[in-house]
Amino acid sequence: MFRKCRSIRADPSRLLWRRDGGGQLLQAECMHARTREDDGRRGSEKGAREARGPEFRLHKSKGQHILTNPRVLDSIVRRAELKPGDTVLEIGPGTGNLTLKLLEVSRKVVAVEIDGRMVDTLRKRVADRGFEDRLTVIQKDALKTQFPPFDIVVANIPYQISSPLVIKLVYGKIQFRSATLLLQKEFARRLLANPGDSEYNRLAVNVKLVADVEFAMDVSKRDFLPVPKVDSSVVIIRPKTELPKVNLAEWWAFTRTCFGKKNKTLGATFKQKRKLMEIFKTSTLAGLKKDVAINNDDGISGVSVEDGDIDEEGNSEEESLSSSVPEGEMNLFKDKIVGVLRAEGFEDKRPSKLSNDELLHLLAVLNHAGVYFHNQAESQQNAVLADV
Ligand SMILES: C[S@@+](CC[C@H](N)C(=O)[O-])C[C@H]1O[C@@H](n2cnc3c(N)ncnc32)[C@H](O)[C@@H]1O
Repeated sequence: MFRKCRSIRADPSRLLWRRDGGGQLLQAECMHARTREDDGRRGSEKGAREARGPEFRLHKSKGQHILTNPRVLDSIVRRAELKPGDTVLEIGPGTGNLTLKLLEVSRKVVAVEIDGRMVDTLRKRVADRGFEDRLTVIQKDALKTQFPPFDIVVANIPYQISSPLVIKLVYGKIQFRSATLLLQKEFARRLLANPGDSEYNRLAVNVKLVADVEFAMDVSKRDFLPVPKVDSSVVIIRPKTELPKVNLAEWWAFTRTCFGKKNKTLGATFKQKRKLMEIFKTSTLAGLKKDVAINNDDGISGVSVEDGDIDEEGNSEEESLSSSVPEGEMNLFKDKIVGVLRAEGFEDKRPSKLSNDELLHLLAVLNHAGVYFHNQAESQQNAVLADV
């Protein structure tokens, strides 16, 4: 039985899948630095340490679960359909189990890893195989790094950054063929969900607008060291070659409004006083600017609207807005939105049951009626990422 602990001491050179003669897993040997073999060598601990290389703790907080089953690693690489000339982006290479397989079949790997101890081990293992000229390591937080150009992504990513990372990839400026990602199973199910499924949410809606997602395979938690609490799945995300003609900033803000409470009907959502105030403000600003351009080249820098912004007097936007908008005007605005919802048959619909084509149609008719969602007065920096 494995001991439960927040982090484990592990010898990176041993983080490989091994079975004994009877087919039993020898993971315990890898999970704890002190093994029976090591105990025998206790008299010359220093020598033993040198022989087995550096040891370090694997931190669950950094999602450090090393994929150790070579059959699974091979399957992931096979499903990614790499070409010999490809530059592969790998997020979170860890000790390099997947990196080495990727280097065998591609031109170059760009590996983004936050943990310097992992980077040292990775570099050493890659150099031992003579691949060092084809590896570029970026030792940074993948969410705060501008990726260099790449053809394809293959990665066992840290699960805690799944949402922002997937959005960063599919709404980013770099064009790529596909991203083969090992994800927490529940997260993968959400990406794969369709309208009407219980897992269908705003993330799936936003990803599906710009990419197709395919299920590749499930991976057991026993294929990792240390063994995580959750199972995993591999999905392949392929950016669409033709994007719908919609302002991404506007779309992003619109889906945030619709999916604020995904099981509410759209009629109920759009009648909330607070929401109406926000939309009144963004529509008024858009009306003044009259320049909501249809533009899909914005990458991810399209939106930044957060709740609870405070003005210089310390009042919330809602308070200052509500005191400045006559009630009659607000009621007319509400009637306009409800009129559009009713005329188009959306009033009693729930957003989680609508296809992206239906949502795009609703956004188009609302925009046509002068109802806008993106707050054009706000900073446009890193807007999409700030919101996931
Ligand atoms: C699930 S492990 C995968 C290790 C390796 N790819 C494998 O399959 O065995 C995730 C790796 O991502 C790294 N990591 C965690 N947060 C990160 C971040 N924000 N940016 C880059 N790497 C990160 C961890 O240090 C860890 O090495």
